[in-house]
Amino acid sequence: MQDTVKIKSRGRTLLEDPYLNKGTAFSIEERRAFGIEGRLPQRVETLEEQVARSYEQYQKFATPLDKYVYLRALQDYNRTTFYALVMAHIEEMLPIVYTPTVGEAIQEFSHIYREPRGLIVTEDNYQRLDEILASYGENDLAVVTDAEGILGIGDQGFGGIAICMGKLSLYSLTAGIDPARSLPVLLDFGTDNKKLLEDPFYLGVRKTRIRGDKYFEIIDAFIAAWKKRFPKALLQWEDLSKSSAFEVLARYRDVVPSFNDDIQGTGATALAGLLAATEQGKTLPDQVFLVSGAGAGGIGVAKQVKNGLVRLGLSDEEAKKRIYVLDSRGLILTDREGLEDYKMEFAHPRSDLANWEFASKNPNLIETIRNAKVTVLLGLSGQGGSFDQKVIDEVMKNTPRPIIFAMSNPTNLTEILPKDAICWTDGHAIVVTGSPFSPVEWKGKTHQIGQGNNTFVFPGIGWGVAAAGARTVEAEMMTEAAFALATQVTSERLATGAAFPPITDLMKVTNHVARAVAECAFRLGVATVTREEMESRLAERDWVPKYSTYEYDPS
Ligand SMILES: NC(=O)c1ccc[n+]([C@@H]2O[C@H](COP(=O)([O-])OP(=O)(O)OC[C@H]3O[C@@H](n4cnc5c(N)ncnc54)[C@H](O)[C@@H]3O)[C@@H](O)[C@H]2O)c1
Ligand SMILES: O=C(O)C[C@H](O)C(=O)O
Ligand SMILES: [Mn+2]
Repeated sequence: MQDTVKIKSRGRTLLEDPYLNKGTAFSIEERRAFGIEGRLPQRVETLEEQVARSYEQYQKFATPLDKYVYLRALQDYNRTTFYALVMAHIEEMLPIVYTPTVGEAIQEFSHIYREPRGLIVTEDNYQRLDEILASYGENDLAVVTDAEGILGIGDQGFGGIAICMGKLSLYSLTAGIDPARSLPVLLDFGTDNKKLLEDPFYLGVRKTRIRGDKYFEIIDAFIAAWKKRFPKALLQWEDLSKSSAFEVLARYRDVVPSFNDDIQGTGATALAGLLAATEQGKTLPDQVFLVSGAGAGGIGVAKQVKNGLVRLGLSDEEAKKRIYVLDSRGLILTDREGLEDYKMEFAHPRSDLANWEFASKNPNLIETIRNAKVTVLLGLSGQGGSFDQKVIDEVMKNTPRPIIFAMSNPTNLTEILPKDAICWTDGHAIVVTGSPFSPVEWKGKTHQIGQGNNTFVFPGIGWGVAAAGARTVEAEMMTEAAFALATQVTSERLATGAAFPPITDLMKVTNHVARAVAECAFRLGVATVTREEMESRLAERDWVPKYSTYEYDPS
């Protein structure tokens, strides 16, 4: 049985509204009642039939980018069919609507551009945001980027809005966030990407980036207008550059319910995988961690690994002593001149290196692994291939079972190819990658490669926050999300080498994470709904791709 809803839209307008359009699935009665009789083929189809045809069309596109363009067009024409199609083929299509193909789409965005989507804030419109937002429907969620630190591909200007669209598609698929009530937001400050500035098709603001006071003046205005119009909505910061991500998160975290996906979501994801890889944390406190990359992702991971170790009984100081963070200049030490604030927490004093041997001022990757006896490598540097055979050989000297998380995206920036990691460790490593990889066959065994991507947590965080009506997003909710996700990796799954659940479990896992986050909001006293209300919001997805029967609302 379909639900019945009353709608006002009629005629062509109804067929052109992607949220309401049903295409060939409009019944004969609806076609008459809404003035669209004669505009559609005579045959009335079910959603399943539409999905089957769409899948046939999808398969005819040869390249991932063409498949992306097709799916985006479908999404802009009929949201229900789009989501039903992706849901039915999630393993096949996630790499298209999301990482890695979304990275290619972002780079080509001004060339593949068709339909307008989302909100674009610029220096020219930020003072009129109250008026502008008044024309938008209700929103419960925004994914916001300034597009300066997209995946590992840097400043992508206007194209960056597509990462927000990709993340929101996942929210709708796995957390049941109504696509009509979520908004991708691009803060278009211009771009310093020369290729884009010189591209005749480039659609963004064709100027170098606004920085400094003006940058914050514009974001302040956006946050004020957003909060006024949608006071309870959740805001996810995505792919800001490291030079602003930490400051932006801190500036607004108590102003609107908000979190940074790259810092916090990635941190929770990495911790979850590490817990799973160490039998739910049993041997986690024995490991020595090296994080390669000290940006939003790397520092976020270091923070969350520390929180996880503290939860398992270590003191803050003991935990930090086991974590070594490197950036492009080597191991981060407290005596480095001009050391950025966000790196300070994980800087070791030089006195920690009393018995170390290393050649130049800061130990490099191999020297750190050797001297600190590193057993876990976490790659968030965006440096493809940087975990080479020499690096892996060095880790093998410290442990028989290295844990190697090559989390950089997209695929070509992965620190190590899974097949190399398995081969160089003779099948002994637990290997995780940020982008999807096929299983690896080695000496008669199939090694599954867990996908350590924040998609395993951010939709659950969003659902949990919404279910509890949380006023703020607290750090502890991230730790809860991590522990909850880890329990979703069965021992059978871990025995195949994977420290993350299969992507096909994403729906189930997201619900589990959401529950942990919502419970935590209650415990911390930041929830604003009753427990019964929370339970009912967690019991089923608010939105699923199916059609309702329409009745005309003449009011
Ligand atoms: N798997 C996930 O869920 C996930 C989440 C967030 C980020 N990431 C990935 O992590 C990577 C970094 O993202 P970010 O947002 O932190 O970027 P970022 O620009 O903020 O940080 C990159 C860091 O890497 C350092 N770096 C550069 N060259 C290095 C080298 N040779 N050795 C060590 N460090 C080096 C830089 O100094 C910087 O500290 C990207 O590829 C991104 O896709 C993955
Ligand atoms: O977008 C992704 O696939 C994960 C992450 O947020 C990233 O920036 O790489
Ligand atoms: Mn990101």
